Amino acid sequence: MNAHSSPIVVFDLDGTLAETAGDLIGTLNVILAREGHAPLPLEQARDLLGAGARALIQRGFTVAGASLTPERLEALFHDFLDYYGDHLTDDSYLFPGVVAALDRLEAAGLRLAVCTNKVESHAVALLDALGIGGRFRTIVGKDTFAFSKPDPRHITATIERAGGDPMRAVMVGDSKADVAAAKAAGIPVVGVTFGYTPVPMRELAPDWVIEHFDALPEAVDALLARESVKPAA
Ligand SMILES: O=C(O)COP(=O)(O)O
Ligand SMILES: [Mg+2]
Repeated sequence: MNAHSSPIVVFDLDGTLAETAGDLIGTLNVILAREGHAPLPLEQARDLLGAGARALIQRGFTVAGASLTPERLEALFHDFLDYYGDHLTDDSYLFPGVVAALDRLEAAGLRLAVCTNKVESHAVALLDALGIGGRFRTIVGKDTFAFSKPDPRHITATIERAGGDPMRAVMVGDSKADVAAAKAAGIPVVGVTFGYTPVPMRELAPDWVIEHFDALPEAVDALLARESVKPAA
């Protein structure tokens, strides 16, 4: 353990810090329409989120009953990024209590970082537009490294880049990829109930469940206290 590194909270973005389904599914529906398919209703499609845009397109076309060659998927992925990049905040906003919770965590001396399966440039632009980009030591996207959630290295590399202490770290996420990556990294995970998951968050068995950001500082405190009594690995 590096004595100079700090305790850190790593956040997922889509479905955790921000409600972004309107713009992501809106973009998916533009792509589906261009290809001659009917739009998917938002409530049905929001649970397709969590593994990034390429996976969203693949899943969306599967739900629409259409198949895609790898080449077509790649072309549509680029179309998706182009369109979405111009519509990051048409219909996206922070979940209630995010800013107050970040204030409290920062005041308690914690570093903050983002580890998302969005592409990094979109994650940075979105968080800046929502007014919280400057809060994070680092914002890591799906394309930042050669691996991404559910690979645990996506989280551990985020912590390293942020100068955080992996022995005093907590992940906060909304999907199976977040819970699986954190567990595989040996990092305690807080699951939020207001994001995107086809399986209820409690069934994914995170270390702590919150229904509102007001409950996050207490969850982080409790999980970091548990970590400090663990024998060193
Ligand atoms: O939008 C997605 O599919 C993934 O993004 P997230 O990792 O921030 O949830
Ligand atoms: Mg998410």
